[in-house]
Amino acid sequence: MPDEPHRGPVLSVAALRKHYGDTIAVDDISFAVRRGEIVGLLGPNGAGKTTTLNMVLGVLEPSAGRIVIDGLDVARHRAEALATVNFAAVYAPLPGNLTVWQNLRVFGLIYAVPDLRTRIEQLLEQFDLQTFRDSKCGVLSSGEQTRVCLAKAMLNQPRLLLLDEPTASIDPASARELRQMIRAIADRGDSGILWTSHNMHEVEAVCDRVLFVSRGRVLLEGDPRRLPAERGAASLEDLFIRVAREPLSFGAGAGA
Ligand SMILES: Nc1ncnc2c1ncn2[C@@H]1O[C@H](COP(=O)(O)OP(=O)(O)OP(=O)(O)O)[C@@H](O)[C@H]1O
Repeated sequence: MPDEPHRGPVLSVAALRKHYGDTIAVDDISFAVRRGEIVGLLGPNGAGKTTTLNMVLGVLEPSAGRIVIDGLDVARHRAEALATVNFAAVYAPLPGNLTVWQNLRVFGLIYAVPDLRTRIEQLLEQFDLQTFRDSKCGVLSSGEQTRVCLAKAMLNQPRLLLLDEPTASIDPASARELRQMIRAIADRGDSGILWTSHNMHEVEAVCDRVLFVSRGRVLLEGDPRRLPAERGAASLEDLFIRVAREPLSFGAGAGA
């Protein structure tokens, strides 16, 4: 592992493929996520977004292609590369019978976080969770649980943060607050964020760049605030629907 901090992209994915038998879930995807950047991975159900995230997380083995996290090739430096990544998703809640403090402690031990007690206190404050420290996660509201998941995802100060629909099932006020917290994490400039969402208003508000994926391929890439006009669409949502309905008319993929 290099001593000097790596200055290139936090994530670089090249010619990534995944097939399940005859089903091609991810078909030659290439993209990058830079420091300080929030990249939206958009696409209809079944487009290959979760499969892509799972390969970056090391949960799924790619059929082909290369994943480099913070300068480290995941195929050759798996443990070091994955130590700089973290993840939050609504479908991966924390154990409900453990308190907020216990959950953060268990995950902190798994990530071998130095001075764990201090780090947990910082995160409880950052995510406004002090009052819930001794509450069991299972009794918390969806918004509170999402904040705990995010605190857990920040334990190891990841260079790459993967968020799979982080604001799904939470109210608009909590979602806005959460987006501001995530934006602030990116704005510090040390880490990059890959974000999946089906909420195009949210994507416009928070993402610096989006990748439209359909049938396992990247069909469009650009600034979510400029792309609709560039492509003659009334809004990002309108563009999303067009790409999902007519993927062939959007041609070949866009690289990193
Ligand atoms: N374990 C598996 N075995 C076979 N096919 C799979 C498996 N996992 C995913 N697929 C298929 O791969 C394709 C991509 O699925 P994936 O879950 O990555 O899509 P997604 O873009 O995350 O969709 P959603 O928005 O619905 O979560 C789909 O056609 C899906 O049915």
